[in-house]
Amino acid sequence: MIYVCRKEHFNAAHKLWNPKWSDEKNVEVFGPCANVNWHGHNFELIVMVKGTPDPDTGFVVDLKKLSTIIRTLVIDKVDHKNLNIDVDFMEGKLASCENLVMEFWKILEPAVKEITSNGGLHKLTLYETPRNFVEYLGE
Ligand SMILES: Nc1nc2c(c(=O)[nH]1)N=C([C@H](O)[C@H](O)COP(=O)(O)OP(=O)(O)OP(=O)(O)O)CN2
Repeated sequence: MIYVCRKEHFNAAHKLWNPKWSDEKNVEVFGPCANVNWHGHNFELIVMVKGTPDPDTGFVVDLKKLSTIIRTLVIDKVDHKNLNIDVDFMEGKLASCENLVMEFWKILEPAVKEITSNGGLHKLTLYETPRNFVEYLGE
């Protein structure tokens, strides 16, 4: 099994805010990330695909096609957007990296399967800052 990766990036604004809580509790739990006037991040999304190389191309997945899928289905929906307001699949969800990456998986998994030789999506890694990141294997 070979693991092939593509990295994409996007910029987005958000706040960490639980509408069930008071303003005070949100600030207590989320600190500056609960700023009512929002804040932004330069996100990096790494998509890891596993499979065996197609004998005719030598590819597990064509990285050009993979990039197009990630950009069309995910990046275009979140880039230069407010994750709390503008993004349909985040409606009603707290705008954490964990919730974002799980939604990305639901969108990407079936599309990646279509273009992969004998495999599929293996892992998503989402960097919110150079030091904060989450990994998700769909479990
Ligand atoms: N489990 C999670 N914890 C936190 C999340 C998250 O999505 N999941 N998000 C945040 C904030 O949105 C943001 O990441 C915090 O940024 P910051 O603390 O500024 O991170 P830095 O790495 O830039 O900060 P340094 O402390 O300077 O390293 C918080 N928690």
